[in-house]
Amino acid sequence: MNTRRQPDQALPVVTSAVGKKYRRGWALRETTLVIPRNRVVALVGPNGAGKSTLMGLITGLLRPTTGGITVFGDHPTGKGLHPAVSYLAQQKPLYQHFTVTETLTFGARTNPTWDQGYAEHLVAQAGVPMGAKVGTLSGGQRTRVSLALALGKRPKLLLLDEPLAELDPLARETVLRALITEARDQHITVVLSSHVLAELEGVCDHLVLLHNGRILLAGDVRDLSASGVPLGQLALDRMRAAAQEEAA
Ligand SMILES: Nc1ncnc2c1ncn2[C@@H]1O[C@H](COP(=O)(O)OP(=O)(O)OP(=O)(O)O)[C@@H](O)[C@H]1O
Repeated sequence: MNTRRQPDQALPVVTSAVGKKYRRGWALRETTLVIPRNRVVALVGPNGAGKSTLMGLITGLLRPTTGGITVFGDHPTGKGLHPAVSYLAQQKPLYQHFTVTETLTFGARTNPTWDQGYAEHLVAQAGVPMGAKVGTLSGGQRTRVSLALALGKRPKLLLLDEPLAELDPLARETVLRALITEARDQHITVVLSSHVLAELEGVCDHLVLLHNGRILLAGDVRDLSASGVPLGQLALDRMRAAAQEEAA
């Protein structure tokens, strides 16, 4: 099976002063951001920083209050995901009583670009039995099935909202390694959100640090690390400074 593909030319995500206000206030403000092609992007920030809101705007599930956003050159319509985007929300969208086979059949039925051979290959690689019911799988196995569902669509952009949250350290490493290999081989841009930068530091090559609805740090990890200050320390320093500014 030839699973290699060429990267697209349009940028995965460009936002221009995009903002989102809920009744309680601003979740995201004046966010201007470019997510480059073929990167593994860590979207990091504490609880309530605006990570899920940003993902919601990219998917089109949320409408911006201000500013604009394009995804592969198109404005999200709110009428379903861009065909080149897969999104795995915090609550993984799996039916507990479905078998893995039925789960993939569901993926095939709902995605015109579905690649059944590739999805089965990913499940087999994870060592998950096709006949097993989703409800009987471990957290790590469920994550791998969710990823097969997300990748089976053959996306160019994969958004994963805290995909590692329920996994133990060993499962985290295994899942991350498998994911990064696929992303690099298939030229997929991946955006992974997490509270913890350390969790993604070794695997991401691009960082977006959000705090209280604002971007504190964004860019290529190599550029951000050029000063010699470890990335984790840099992020912590920026967050402390922002918290002090807000308190003043
Ligand atoms: N549907 C909503 N209605 C009202 N406020 C919301 C809604 N969704 C999010 N918010 C608020 O917007 C802010 C940003 O929330 P968001 O979920 O985007 O943050 P997050 O960084 O993903 O947080 P977490 O890490 O806890 O998931 C928070 O203050 C949150 O309470």
